[in-house]
Amino acid sequence: MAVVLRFPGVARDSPAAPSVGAGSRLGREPYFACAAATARPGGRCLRRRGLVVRCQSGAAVLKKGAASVAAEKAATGFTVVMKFGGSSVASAERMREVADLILSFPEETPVIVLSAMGKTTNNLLLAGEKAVSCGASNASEIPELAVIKELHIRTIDELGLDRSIVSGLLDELEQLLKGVAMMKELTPRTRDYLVSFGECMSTRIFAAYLNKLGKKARQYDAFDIGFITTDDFTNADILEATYPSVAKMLQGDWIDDPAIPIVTGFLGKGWKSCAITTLGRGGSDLTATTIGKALGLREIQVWKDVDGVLTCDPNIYANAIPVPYLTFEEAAELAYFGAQVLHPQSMRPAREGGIPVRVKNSYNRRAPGTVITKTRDLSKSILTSIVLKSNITMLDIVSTRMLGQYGFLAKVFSIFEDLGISVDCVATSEVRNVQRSSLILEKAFNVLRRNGVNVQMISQGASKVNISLVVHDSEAKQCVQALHAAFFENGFLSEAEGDDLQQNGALVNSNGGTYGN
Ligand SMILES: Nc1ncnc2c1ncn2[C@@H]1O[C@H](COP(=O)(O)OP(=O)(O)O)[C@@H](O)[C@H]1O
Ligand SMILES: N[C@@H](CC(=O)OP(=O)(O)O)C(=O)O
Repeated sequence: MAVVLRFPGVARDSPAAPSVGAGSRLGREPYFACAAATARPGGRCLRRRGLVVRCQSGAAVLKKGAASVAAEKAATGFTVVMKFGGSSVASAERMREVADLILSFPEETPVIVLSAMGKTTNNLLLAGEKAVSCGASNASEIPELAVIKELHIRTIDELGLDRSIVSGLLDELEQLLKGVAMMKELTPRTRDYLVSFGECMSTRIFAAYLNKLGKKARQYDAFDIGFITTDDFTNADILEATYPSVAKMLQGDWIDDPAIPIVTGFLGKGWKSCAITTLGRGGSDLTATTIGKALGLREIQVWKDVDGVLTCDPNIYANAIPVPYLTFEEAAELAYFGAQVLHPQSMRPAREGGIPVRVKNSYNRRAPGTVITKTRDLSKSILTSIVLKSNITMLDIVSTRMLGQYGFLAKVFSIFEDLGISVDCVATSEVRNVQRSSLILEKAFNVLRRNGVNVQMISQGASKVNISLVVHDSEAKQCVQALHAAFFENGFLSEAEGDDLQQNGALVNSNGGTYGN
């Protein structure tokens, strides 16, 4: 239903906030387009250590961002955080590979953050859904439970570890599914408890494996070391108190008994409920950047199964290529508008801490990846990436009595607020006012016209770093492919750069992307 073009430039302060910028459309009526995106828990207190630990506040840590690796090691023990996503730890073979990768950086003292193995989170969610209606006596037979058990036990066996590492958790998981089956309901709180088993198991297995290799490691459940969140189950926000708590716990243990921390991604603990919460799908990226900020580390590494952030989703178009540099704002915008590669909130702690994020490929270590920093040289940058966001609902609101009136938008938005609907982009118009002065828009519309695509709505973000085009679902992929080919594969960017330098300095500082559905 929509396609959006994104241009680099000055990003807005709060990338996660809905973008509400005036736009224009063909036609006289005012209109608006709304994109509606659509315990071991309880009761456990944070672990306390009898030791006197040195607590380094976030602010103090930030000041030493420029310190050398050696100085950082001396001060905090840790130098980098390395996060490995589900695809990176999907099997015993992958865990061996990741262990080898970590050991190949002997100069680093990393904090490791892991996601659940492979598709375990999806399988846990499916198992939970099935448990609701399968009947208590059938809960043990849910196929996804069998898949989860088989994967974790096989991994343990192949790594030569003891099955007792996860057997207790697997029993607990089965009991939980029986409970869900008995209750015939799966609340958001229970759902978070349910999916937490994935990260709890992967980290225990990996820590045991590193120890077996002779690299001393210690497993941590994030909800036990100070990841304090709101009680918004399934999509909790990390609270400020997290930073000093996590720093205190990890540094205290390190000083007491140095061991590489292996921390569960994705999980936290609700500050009121004391129950396990999750940070939204893909939330392990946020766990990693939070730890990076808490400890004032030199770098946050996010290891994935792609060569960095790419010019578009490789599942949509295989010709996608890595984007070498991004700013925090650009990365956050791309994530917010649908690029699945990074969690939308994950750039915030890194930006606040001024800590570079490096997106790397654990399957292809040599690839340089994408480095995300506060600023970058935008003088040669025109278009950065194309993003497709699905499940957008476009709402046309037409009023014959809007001209010269006030308060109309306020009323409209109060309804969205009441309904809890997030608005992705807005275009309003009282009169015809289509501005297509930019080179990129001209090119984009030519491409779309050649492909017979009718744009339903266009909205340029107030930040000027993106333009959103709304197109029909059926045309979205084709749009991304055609735009990618036109902008990234036919020398357009270098031609445009030359033209722009002569004609339109402002445009040189624009990069772009598209999303649509
Ligand atoms: N612009 C993009 N750049 C890179 N990957 C993308 C992009 N858009 C979507 N993806 C998808 O994101 C996946 C990586 O994200 P994710 O699955 O969350 O990784 P991980 O589980 O390793 O953290 C890639 O395999 C790719 O299919
Ligand atoms: N396992 C969680 C959290 C996560 O971050 O996973 P990944 O890093 O594999 O995207 C999920 O699937 O959402």
